Amino acid sequence: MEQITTAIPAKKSIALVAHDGKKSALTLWCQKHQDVLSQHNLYGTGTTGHLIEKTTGLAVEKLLSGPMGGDQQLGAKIAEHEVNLLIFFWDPLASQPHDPDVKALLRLAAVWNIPVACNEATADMLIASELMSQQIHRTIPDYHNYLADRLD
Ligand SMILES: O=C(CO)COP(=O)(O)O
Repeated sequence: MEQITTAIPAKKSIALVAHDGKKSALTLWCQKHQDVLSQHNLYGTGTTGHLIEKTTGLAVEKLLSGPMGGDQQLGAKIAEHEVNLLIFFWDPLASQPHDPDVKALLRLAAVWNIPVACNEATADMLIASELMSQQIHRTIPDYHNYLADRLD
C-alpha cells in the first residue's frame, strides 16, 4: 500500500489504558511522570481514566470502560488521527471478556503507526525520549489512494 508522511504534534494525544491487574502499576507510573503527561492531551478508558484523575489530578478525557466499548472507542480515535500515542499496560496473566476488542485496538495502533508501549519498561523509554516534546513524523497508509484504487 502507498504510504504518506504525516506529523504527530509536539503536544500529543496520549491514550492511557490498563487491565485490572496492571492498574496500580499504571497509576504509579502516571504519578511518576505527571510533569511530562501534563503537557499533553490525555485519554483513558473509563475505569483507568477515573483512577488516573483521582491519583494525579491530571485531566483525562474518559471513554467507556474497556469491556463496554472503551477499547473500540480508542481504536476509532486512532483511525481518525485524534489519538497518536498509546500506553496500554495489558495483563498477560489474565483473560479478558473483551479480548477481541483489545486485539482490535492494538491492531489499529499498528495500522496507523502510532508509538505504543505495552509494558512499563517501554513506557519509561517513550516518556524519556526527547521526541515527546517535539513534532515527529510517521508514515501512514495513504487512505485516499487506497480508496481510489478500490473504486477504479
Ligand atoms: O479493559 C480495559 C482495556 O482493555 C480497560 O478498561 P477500564 O479502564 O474501564 O478498566
